[in-house]
Amino acid sequence: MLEITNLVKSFGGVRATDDVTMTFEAGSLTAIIGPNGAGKSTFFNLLSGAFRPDSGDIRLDGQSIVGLGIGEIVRRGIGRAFQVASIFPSLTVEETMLAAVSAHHGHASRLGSRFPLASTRSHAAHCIEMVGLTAKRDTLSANLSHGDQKLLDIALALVLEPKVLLLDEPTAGMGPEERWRVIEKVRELWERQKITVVFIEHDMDIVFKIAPSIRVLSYGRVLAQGSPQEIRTNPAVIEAYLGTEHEAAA
Ligand SMILES: Nc1ncnc2c1ncn2[C@@H]1O[C@H](COP(=O)(O)OP(=O)(O)OP(=O)(O)O)[C@@H](O)[C@H]1O
Repeated sequence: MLEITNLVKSFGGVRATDDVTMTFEAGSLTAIIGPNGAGKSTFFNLLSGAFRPDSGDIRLDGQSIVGLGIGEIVRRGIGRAFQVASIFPSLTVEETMLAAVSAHHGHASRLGSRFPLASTRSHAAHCIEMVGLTAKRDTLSANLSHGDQKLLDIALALVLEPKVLLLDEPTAGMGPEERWRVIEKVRELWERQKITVVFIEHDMDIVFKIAPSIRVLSYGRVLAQGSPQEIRTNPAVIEAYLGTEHEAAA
């Protein structure tokens, strides 16, 4: 459903994305891993339209999205969770979501309304429920834990009903317990909604436990792709990224 072919993006002399070809099947959950500077964020920026590739193609359900604006790419179904929830610290979880859903439905003038449309309320409630924040819907965004703020960011991305959800290090900056709580929610969401989820992650315990499919980038290129077991024991991946620790654990 998302097919990337011979994608190239350079910055000066650096080939941040170097002839990347890969496919994400509909409904798959995939982790992108690789050393710092491997080109993971650049790859996401190309998929979401923030960067335009120098060459190559990105096809969503058979149609090229290269050259389209970010808004149009979102409308076509590629969503990305940004750190946005905390931009409105004085809004509650529910108010944040109502604002987002209203803006999406094109009646932003009702943002200040105390009586949003029933459909707006129910869509907002559904997105809140999908990330497990229903019990915290009256909590101010500023008072949420870091993990819950991340879940709210994800809920905001879900408002647009993406076919593909891109998550750039969803557990970054969290303690171990909170990391697992957030990533378990992501997995639940993936299982229940059957959307295609691609996430960048540095925590290998999380990657090997959660992602049925893993892609490894190194120096902008695809170094390997496969199941956790295949990646864990792949000599090139061990040499470039994992070291021997995970090999021993495997
Ligand atoms: N806007 C930019 N301008 C110039 N160089 C860039 C830009 N964005 C990325 N790069 C370079 O492209 C390469 C890949 O960077 P990128 O941020 O995509 O890697 P990454 O795998 O996401 O790294 P990290 O794990 O540290 O976030 C690096 O050499 C980086 O310096």
